Amino acid sequence: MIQKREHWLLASVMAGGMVLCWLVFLHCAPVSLNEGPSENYEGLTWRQVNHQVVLNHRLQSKQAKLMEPVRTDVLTVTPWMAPIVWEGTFDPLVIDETFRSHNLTIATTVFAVGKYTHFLRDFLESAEKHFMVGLDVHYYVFTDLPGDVPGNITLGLGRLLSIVKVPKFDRWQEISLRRMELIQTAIEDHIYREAHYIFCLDVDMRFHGRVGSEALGRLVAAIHPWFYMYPRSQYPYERRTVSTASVPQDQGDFYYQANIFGGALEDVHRLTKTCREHLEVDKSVGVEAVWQEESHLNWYLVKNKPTKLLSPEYVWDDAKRGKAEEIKLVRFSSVIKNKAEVRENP
Ligand SMILES: CC(=O)N[C@H]1[C@@H](OP(=O)(O)OP(=O)(O)OC[C@H]2O[C@@H](n3ccc(=O)[nH]c3=O)[C@H](O)[C@@H]2O)O[C@H](CO)[C@H](O)[C@@H]1O
Ligand SMILES: [Mn+2]
Repeated sequence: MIQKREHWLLASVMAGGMVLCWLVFLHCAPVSLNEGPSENYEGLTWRQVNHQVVLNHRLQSKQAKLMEPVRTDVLTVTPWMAPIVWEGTFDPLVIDETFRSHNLTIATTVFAVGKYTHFLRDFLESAEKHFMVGLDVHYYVFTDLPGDVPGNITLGLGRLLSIVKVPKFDRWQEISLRRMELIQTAIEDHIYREAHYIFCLDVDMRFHGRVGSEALGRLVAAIHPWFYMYPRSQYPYERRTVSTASVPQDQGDFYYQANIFGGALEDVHRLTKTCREHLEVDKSVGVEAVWQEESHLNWYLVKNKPTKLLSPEYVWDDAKRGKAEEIKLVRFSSVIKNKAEVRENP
């Protein structure tokens, strides 16, 4: 009888211990959405995302017809089989349903240094209407003037805003290009724990239409609205071979604008780290690439092909007048700014 009780006690203690260990494990382990192993960078464990499409509900989605392409006027897939996202190429209901169940957090970096804090209100208010609606978004506002970040913007459920204090550099070029370094460091310091994906955006922009889960992918870049009709020899890549961003005339696929890029934390970390290193090498020999970090971004994407491309709908420019038949919907666009007024130097 006594023996039986001891066995029972021992079994209970062991079971309790196992439950405790399991709870501790659940608490400490990063949220893993993928069945595959998570990779590490100097001790950082990236949150993995499973891209398998599983629909939980019966959706009344339109049937895709193999012999009826949705867009015949534009390229919708690259030669390396990455989709190019255009209006009409995705069903918002299906794609939202696919991503919703993963409880994703999208880190969103936006720099507002000096007078660029003026752009924050419109940027944030329009983002709340159109950017990753239904997903958790964590904005990181990098600024030298925390007091100028508008405090009374209502954020939706699951949406957060943190301020990251950064120094102000003398020249606008330096402010712009140093973003690579500051984003890299912020990912290593804390963002890697706090999100599954990251998007890095310019602040002198406004959302006008949906930018949602259709834009998520491992490495995502947007095609510049001013150059997509030109041959690559005319893209404004850095051409001087003295720069690490140099791209020869006969290389390159698309010219991407640096106003929006993103992807999985791990991939964007590698991108920002490489660009930062190259920017430093250039600086040590007294060279600044023609379009600063955008030139380095383009060099990187010539070598490391993006897994998803956003059409110019995702990075339009208010200064671009005239009808572009292929643009059915402007989603995100640069506002017209008085450069002399907002920038530190000409
Ligand atoms: C049309 C055009 O010329 N576009 C180029 C110009 O973009 P932009 O005219 O879009 O550059 P920008 O003045 O918006 O600067 C880029 C971003 O850096 C931040 N910022 C910049 C300056 C400042 O004082 N405070 C601040 O916060 C802010 O988030 C801003 O959105 O320069 C970029 C890189 O340098 C790219 O080469 C662009 O292709
Ligand atoms: Mn800009």
